[in-house]
Amino acid sequence: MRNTIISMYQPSHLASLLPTMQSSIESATQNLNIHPHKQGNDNDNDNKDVLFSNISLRLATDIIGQAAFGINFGLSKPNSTNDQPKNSEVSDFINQHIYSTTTLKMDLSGSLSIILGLLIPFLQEPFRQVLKRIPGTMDWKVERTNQNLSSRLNEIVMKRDNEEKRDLKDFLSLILSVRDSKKVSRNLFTSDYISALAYEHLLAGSATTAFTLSSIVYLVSGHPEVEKKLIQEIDGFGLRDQVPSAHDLQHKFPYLDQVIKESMRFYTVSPLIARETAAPVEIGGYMLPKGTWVWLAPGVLAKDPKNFPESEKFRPERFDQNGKEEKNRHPYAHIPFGIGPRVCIGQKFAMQEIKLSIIHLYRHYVFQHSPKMETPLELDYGIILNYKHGVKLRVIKRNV
Ligand code: HEM
Repeated sequence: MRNTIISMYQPSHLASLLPTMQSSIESATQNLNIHPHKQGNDNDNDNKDVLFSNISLRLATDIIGQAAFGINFGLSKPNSTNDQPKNSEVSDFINQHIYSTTTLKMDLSGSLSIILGLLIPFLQEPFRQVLKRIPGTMDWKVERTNQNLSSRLNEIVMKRDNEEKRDLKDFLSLILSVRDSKKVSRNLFTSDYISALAYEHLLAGSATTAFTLSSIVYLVSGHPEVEKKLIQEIDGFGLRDQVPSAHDLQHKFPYLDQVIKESMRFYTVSPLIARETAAPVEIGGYMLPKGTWVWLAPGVLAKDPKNFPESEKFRPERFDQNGKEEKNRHPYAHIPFGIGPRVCIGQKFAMQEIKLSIIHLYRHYVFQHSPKMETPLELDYGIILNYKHGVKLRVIKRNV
């Protein structure tokens, strides 16, 4: 199964996604447009502040929507909050998804059953069953959202399943076709299972990438020396309308690479990675029997001063390939995409999307922290890291 999915993330397929990604990025960027005559006038500051984390979530959802479902949700269209996609089942579904990712934030700290489960684990499930029936509780909201999401998703899957001819460019069509080709058992690939896989893909690919994109812009805007170097590299690449190829993205932006790595180290979006031992194994002097759950914490590794001196400082140069720090570092010290046979499938996809977005953004704008934003930045620690109040930025159009 993993092999089937991996084929979607091979370099040739990724390169073919470039125009789609670029067009969503250009569309999302229009949401940043400010009137040039308003620059520099403090009375107009409100007009220049944007909730960047929402723009990036919409963008990442649109992009993965096209790769996972072959559907353009249209969330990145300028003022898309008032301009919903035509297909109502899709718009319902995606509104639920945005709601669950921003409002519910995958943060279940408000859920009584979760809090109770931490204190008295065996009472968690019975309490959840009761609380999910009481309107207004977090458990009720989560249950309702999950039900809505899965029924919307089932509709999308069923509709695609009934299509006679499927374009094999997206994930959903690909797995439906693998199932139809009888390479895998129909009993295994039930509609529910396919819906769950497609949703996992959407979730894995949107919130993570959006968070990372927002943290890069947030961190760069707080470090003018980094911003200057980054813009120099981006401007040095070529004309503003020259879209870099997949090859350019991989090889011609070494400083951007460092900025992305350092941002992902600074705010590691997937703080925990789980594994189950397949055989008895000794780790760090502890003998673990078969079937033991082992939790890896890439976010903790990323702050280890042995591998990252002055780890509390944002310093992209620490990832300079020719630098001493990079050469001396343990090869597994920085693993934001995980490691081994279950490493993130979408790593190259995400990197292509992030690089393309950053290049486009800094060709046209620079950013400052909005005074309305809290300092230091407050985070929610859930399955993935999220911003408590979003990333609010002031947008300044570049005069180039
Ligand atoms: C900055 C963006 C991203 C980060 C930081 C990230 C991080 C991760 C991490 C840490 C894992 C667990 C790896 C392990 O267990 O060793 C993972 C798994 C996964 N990711 Fe990503 N991811 C990102 C973007 C994406 C994108 C764009 C997609 C889809 C296009 C995606 C799809 C997946 C899938 C399907 C898995 C499960 C793989 C498996 O269990 O075999 N991710 N990701």
